[in-house]
Amino acid sequence: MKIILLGYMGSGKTTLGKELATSLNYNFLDLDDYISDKEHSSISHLFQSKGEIYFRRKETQYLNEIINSTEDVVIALGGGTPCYANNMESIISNPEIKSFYLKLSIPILAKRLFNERANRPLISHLNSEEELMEYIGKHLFERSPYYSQAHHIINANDKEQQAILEELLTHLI
Ligand SMILES: Nc1ncnc2c1ncn2[C@@H]1O[C@H](COP(=O)(O)OP(=O)(O)O)[C@@H](O)[C@H]1O
Ligand SMILES: O=C(O)C1=C[C@@H](OP(=O)(O)O)[C@@H](O)[C@H](O)C1
Ligand SMILES: [Mg+2]
Repeated sequence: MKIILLGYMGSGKTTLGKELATSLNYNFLDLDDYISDKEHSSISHLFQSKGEIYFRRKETQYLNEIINSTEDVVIALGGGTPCYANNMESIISNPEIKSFYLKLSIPILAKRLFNERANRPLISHLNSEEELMEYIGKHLFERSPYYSQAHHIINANDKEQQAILEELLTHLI
């Protein structure tokens, strides 16, 4: 089985994905790290040097490479992965995949992301938490129709990692 965590930047996909994989004794793959390894570049540098369109093309290519492999794995997507090409369709139409949307409110995402925006090229130029909140509001509105197609929607607002982990596990065992 493959388990996919998706959701906006800062929703905890990478952090929680590692924990979930450990609990299940599965391998863990972070799609951004996979892209960085294959492309020999940080995500920020890739956006800068080759542009977002190139990044999105590679993101789809490597997502398909991973989901067409046979191993049991937990995969943390990038925030934009479900919203480009036919990525969400590839995820929900694959009977071997269970997907989870980690859903958080705009203010919580903004608070979390403000100090971590430097290595997230889409938001690194925003100068205040208010600006970030406005950006996330619009962006999340565009992305929600994709995220909401996940097999399960997990309300992750104000929940400790352990509580979210336990909730994910109830859907898996
Ligand atoms: N349940 C949680 N409660 C509070 N902070 C969290 C939680 N899960 C993750 N974080 C923090 O939020 C930030 C973003 O997490 P990350 O896993 O990188 O998100 P994503 O991969 O979805 O962008 C990190 O600083 C992480 O430690
Ligand atoms: O939302 C997005 O479009 C992006 C999210 C990032 O991943 P995280 O969601 O893990 O920050 C990374 O893929 C890239 O910076 C673009
Ligand atoms: Mg991540």
